[in-house]
Amino acid sequence: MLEWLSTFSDKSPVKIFETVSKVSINIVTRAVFGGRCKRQDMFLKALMELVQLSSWFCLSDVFPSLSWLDVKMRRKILRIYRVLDSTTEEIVQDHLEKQKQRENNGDEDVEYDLVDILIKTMKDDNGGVSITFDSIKTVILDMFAGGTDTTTTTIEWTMAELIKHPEILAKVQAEIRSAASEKIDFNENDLIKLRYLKLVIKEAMRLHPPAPLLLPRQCKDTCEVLGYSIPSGARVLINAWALGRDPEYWTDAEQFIPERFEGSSVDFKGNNLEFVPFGAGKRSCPGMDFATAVVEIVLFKLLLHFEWKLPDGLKPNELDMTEEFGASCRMKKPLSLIPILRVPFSDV
Ligand code: HEM
Repeated sequence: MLEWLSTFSDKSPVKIFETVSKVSINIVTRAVFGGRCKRQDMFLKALMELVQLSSWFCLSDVFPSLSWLDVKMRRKILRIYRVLDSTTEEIVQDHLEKQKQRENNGDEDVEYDLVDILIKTMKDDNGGVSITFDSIKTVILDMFAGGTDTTTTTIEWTMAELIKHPEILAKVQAEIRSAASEKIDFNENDLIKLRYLKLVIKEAMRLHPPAPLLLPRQCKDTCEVLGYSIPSGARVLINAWALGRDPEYWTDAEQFIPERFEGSSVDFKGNNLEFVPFGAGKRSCPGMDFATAVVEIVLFKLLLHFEWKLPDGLKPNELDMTEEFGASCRMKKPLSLIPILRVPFSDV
């Protein structure tokens, strides 16, 4: 990560989404398939296109008779699907070959990535739990589609809210710098000490859940909710964005106040249904712990080493916080900030 941070040149604006995205992708790439794959650029490009398309409004969902209007889009999706299918196939095949080589050479002292573990589960008899070659390919896609844009969006919104609230920025930076000065080689096990940073991230996720409508559900049986009849088979969307801003549950709902979570048991683990940035129930986000660690580590580094200023003499209250409409809720105008190095990398 230091290599990445040292690419920031002092006083030149940094596009936060673009730069953080590279780190998120890097982290997920290493965890899922151990670093690089063949045709990685092609794989990532197709994946980003797919994430963008998830915000596409599908006309035929609402007016089935107009499905012919979606033909061009369907062709595009098919093209992306083919690229993703063949690249994930290669990833799994490569892992199978490497495992075979290791077995032949008797190598045991190796670091396993997620694909290795899934292949092992596929080969082993797991008491009825069956994983197929295709499901491993799908998990790879799920991890990338679910794990990169969301973490990056959370970091971008948190930085935006901090820039908008200089007193909160100062408080969180004081906590981070004090924790870092107490321990040489601060690592992810020390993140537990950053209590105020955790409140700041929670508050940013309350106002800006990266997946504002979660993932669609389908109603299994006809049921009644608040007097409305929901027919079996209906697609149901949960508006996590609106729940997080509902004045019935939140005092000063539109304000950014991390202290509201101080001493409160309200959390995003899926038990408090007014606060569900990771969803709830059995299909809630399986990457929650991984995601919070990534968000905390990246913010820790950005806030420890640098002061951040808005470019072109823009004042904090002039920052444009408009949201992009879509399945993922990014900043409409990407956040651009000027880094000023304060704590040299060699000091930590
Ligand atoms: C701040 C970051 C993240 C946020 C806000 C987030 C949010 C979500 C949400 C809202 C869902 C749908 C849950 C529902 O509808 O109840 C979801 C699903 C999912 N997420 Fe995350 N996510 C994040 C990071 C990650 C990471 C890092 C990974 C993995 C590397 C990941 C993997 C997944 C997967 C695989 C699903 C689909 C689960 C299923 O279909 O059962 N997510 N996430």
